[in-house]
Amino acid sequence: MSDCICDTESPAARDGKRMNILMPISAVQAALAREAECLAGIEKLPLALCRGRILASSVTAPLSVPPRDNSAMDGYGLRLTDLDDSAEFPVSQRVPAGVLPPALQPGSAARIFTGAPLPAGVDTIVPQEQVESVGPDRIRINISPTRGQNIRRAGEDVEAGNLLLNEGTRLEAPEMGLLASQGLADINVRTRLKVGILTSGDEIVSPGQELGPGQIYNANAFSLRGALERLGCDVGPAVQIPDSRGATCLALEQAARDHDLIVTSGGVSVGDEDHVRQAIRELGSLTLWGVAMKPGKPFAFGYVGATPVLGLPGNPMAALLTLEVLAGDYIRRLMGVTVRPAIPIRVHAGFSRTRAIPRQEYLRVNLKNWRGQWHATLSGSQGSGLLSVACRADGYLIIPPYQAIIEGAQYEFVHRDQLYR
Ligand SMILES: Nc1nc2c(c(=O)[nH]1)N[C@H]1C(S)=C(S)[C@@H](COP(=O)(O)OP(=O)(O)OC[C@H]3O[C@@H](n4cnc5c(N)ncnc54)[C@H](O)[C@@H]3O)O[C@H]1N2
Ligand code: MOO
Repeated sequence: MSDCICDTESPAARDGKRMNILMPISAVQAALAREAECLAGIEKLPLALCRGRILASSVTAPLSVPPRDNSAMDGYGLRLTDLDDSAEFPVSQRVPAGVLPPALQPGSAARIFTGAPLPAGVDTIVPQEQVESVGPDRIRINISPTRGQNIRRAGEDVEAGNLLLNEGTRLEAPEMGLLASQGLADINVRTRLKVGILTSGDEIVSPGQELGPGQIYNANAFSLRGALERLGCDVGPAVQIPDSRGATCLALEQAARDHDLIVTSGGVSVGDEDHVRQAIRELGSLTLWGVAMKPGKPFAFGYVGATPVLGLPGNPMAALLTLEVLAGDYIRRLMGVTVRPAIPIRVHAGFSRTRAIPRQEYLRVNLKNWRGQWHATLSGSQGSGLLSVACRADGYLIIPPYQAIIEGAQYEFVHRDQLYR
């Protein structure tokens, strides 16, 4: 396998007992892209409920916006050539927004307000600050305006008949405003992808319950819910599975019946108590396992029957990062999103490290601006169990495999929010 990386840093590999073969992140993402097809249906929703939804069909503009040439300023409308004769004008009409004015009387000016349609004959708007009142309904223009100034042209925003928004667009603030500006009240959007979360491990207890000896609270059920909901998925109640093959199979089968996608956490590494990977194999197929990513190495992907399963590692930071970084675009595709690549930003490392590892690392960092350039400093210790560090980080600094970190050199940075585009 030419595109695989040997995990020579694992203790087992160092002992020469076993060598994990890890796929590069790009190969995992490409494999997931090949597997991905939209699983979401279509529903019509009132526009007010569409924030975060995905457009299910492209929209053609029914209207031109603005519908007519109109004023961009509160002021006076005139025909520019009339200024050749005199700087003084009688004010012949008053045009508020929302009326259709008569044509301009030659040699006069129209009092006009922002958004009001231009009377025929007006080709220039002079803001009121540049106009002097020289008598009742009489003004003087004290500057030399240019023809066409302060006029918003009909169709300047959108021309009727043109493509307004493409299928697969996520509807956020500007898109909602744009659809409203076209008078569209009900929109065809994708139904929300139904996702089931299964968390594994006998030590895991739900918040609100008493902790027994050796037990910890279920962080992943909530961090993964947060990420999936922010992507726009419909997340059912998380199910906690005990460490047994039978219970794991049962939970996976049930989840596959009720959901479009299953997300599991834990149980994908090599320990005797790690049953998720084997259960996926038994109930369907395990397509991918092992990625050259830190944190996140034991990421798995497969199917239970026809339902896809993202098998995320149990370590909280590894679970969240693999969902965001490896599986983000895959989930978007299942949802019907037309995937746009994250905007790459390069920043300077504000620290160095001689040790290089064979996995691509995602370091939790904060950015500081120093003399006009952005520098990344570690937000804290980088253990893959540590969520507190991620909470105070601005995002992730990406260190390619086998690279040391050189202070001042540039590396790719991805802002946390970019992962939810
Ligand atoms: N011998 C080896 N051991 C491990 C390897 C390896 O290659 N060889 N890989 C390590 C790496 S890297 C990771 S990541 C973890 C992932 O293992 P699993 O996916 O099987 O996860 P678990 O063992 O079930 O749990 C790991 C860790 O995370 C805690 N955890 C699990 N679920 C939750 C949850 N819902 N909320 C909060 N914390 C959770 C769990 O208690 C463990 O501490 O394997 C390494 N081991
Ligand atoms: O792959 Mo893991 O490095 O502990 O998250």
